[in-house]
Amino acid sequence: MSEETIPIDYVMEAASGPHFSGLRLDGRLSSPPSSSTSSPAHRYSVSSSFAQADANTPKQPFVIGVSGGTASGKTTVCDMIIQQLHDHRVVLVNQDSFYRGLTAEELERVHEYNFDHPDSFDTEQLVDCIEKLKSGQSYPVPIYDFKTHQRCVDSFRQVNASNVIILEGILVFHDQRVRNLMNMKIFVDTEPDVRLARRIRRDTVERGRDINSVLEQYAKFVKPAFDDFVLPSKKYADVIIPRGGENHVAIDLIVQHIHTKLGQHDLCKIYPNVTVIQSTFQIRGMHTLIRDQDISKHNFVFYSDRLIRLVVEHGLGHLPFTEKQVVTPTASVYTGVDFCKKLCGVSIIRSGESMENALRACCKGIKIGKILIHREGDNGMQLIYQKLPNDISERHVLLLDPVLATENTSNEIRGSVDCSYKQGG
Ligand SMILES: Nc1ncnc2c1ncn2[C@@H]1O[C@H](COP(=O)(O)OP(=O)(O)O)[C@@H](O)[C@H]1O
Ligand SMILES: Nc1ccn([C@@H]2O[C@H](COP(=O)(O)O)[C@@H](O)[C@H]2O)c(=O)n1
Repeated sequence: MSEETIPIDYVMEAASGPHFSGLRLDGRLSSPPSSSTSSPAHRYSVSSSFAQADANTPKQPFVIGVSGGTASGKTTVCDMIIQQLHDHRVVLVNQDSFYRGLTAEELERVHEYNFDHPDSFDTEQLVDCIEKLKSGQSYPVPIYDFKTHQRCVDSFRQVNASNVIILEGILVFHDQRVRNLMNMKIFVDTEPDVRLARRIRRDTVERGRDINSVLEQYAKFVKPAFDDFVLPSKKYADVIIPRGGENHVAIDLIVQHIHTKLGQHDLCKIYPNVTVIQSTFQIRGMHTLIRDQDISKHNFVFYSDRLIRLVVEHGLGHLPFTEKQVVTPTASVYTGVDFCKKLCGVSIIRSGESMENALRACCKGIKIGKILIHREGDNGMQLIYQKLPNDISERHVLLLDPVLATENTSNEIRGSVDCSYKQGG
């Protein structure tokens, strides 16, 4: 398929998923959907399911369950884990979102309703949600309102597939079907009196309750249900965190374990020539901007250019150097270094071609030493070196794979790569 016939939604969709394609052992790139399916509605569903079925998506996300009594600090712990996993795509799903909305009759007698009993949740729907996310599909998670005890009827939170799914809630270990979907189970263990104090403050400030109703509900439902359902499920936990969010040591250890499980380090072991540029929120922010369909052309070019420059600078740091002496304006001798090989940049637009064919097409006549492929992946920005046959050993080629939105912007991107090209020699 030629570049021109690739539907733009395919380009955007394929580009916004996790990218491991540079690492596939079979060396094939998936083909975009046929242009014969290009009526808007059809195109969307084809490209969407294509992205889901993309073999580049890691096989299974890592699912973490976080349970514990009310106000134990579950959400706080999840937020801390998410912060520390900044170089991975993480989504948080709250069991609270799956509370059943109350009927008019139940609403009238809300003080008699037990929100801490397992039956108050729609567990079928929760299982469906996690199964879909695990299989790489996005899911419309309901939005629950603790003040009205209802779900929003006309809106939901669209949660996308990610590398890490964190499921948090008082009873996420209660049902075996939910437990079976988890790779790691964490129980946040905080003293009951501390939890009650926090709950009183939170429910009066954030959930529109008065102190009497909080205390009454706690004694009538929350505490008995904690003893009957929450505490007994603690035995399923792999890790118990005493003191919740205060326990930085436990959270550091958990994050380290998740990193290992996600295989970032294995990746570098399998491909010794892979260099990962540490992702930062600034880098993710720029990738988010250039993927936004509403971004202006000017900003698209501006931010893509900044990302490309980061890769170029990083790539330059990998070039071999030799010692070089220069004379300064004050006539002293400064011993520094000089590049002894050169770097050039080639931008590759996603096409149906294999990376190797695309490379050959782009590098006609250039002698190539190493290839650096830039992709914004789950582990940050990856520079992937691949050795080419021995007869080509002069230059280093930098393949840049930004999201190229339109014919026009791709030309401008090529322009900006050319700048880097000059910069690199
Ligand atoms: N270590 C802590 N010290 C003080 N307040 C905390 C701490 N952890 C959580 N909180 C507060 O307690 C309340 C409940 O915490 P949260 O993390 O939402 O618990 P959960 O998700 O288990 O209900 C929130 O208002 C939060 O700000
Ligand atoms: N309408 C509702 C729904 C739930 N609750 C209480 O929320 C608690 C669970 O949320 P945490 O953030 O504390 O884990 C649970 O103990 C329910 O009693 C409510 O009060 N009203």
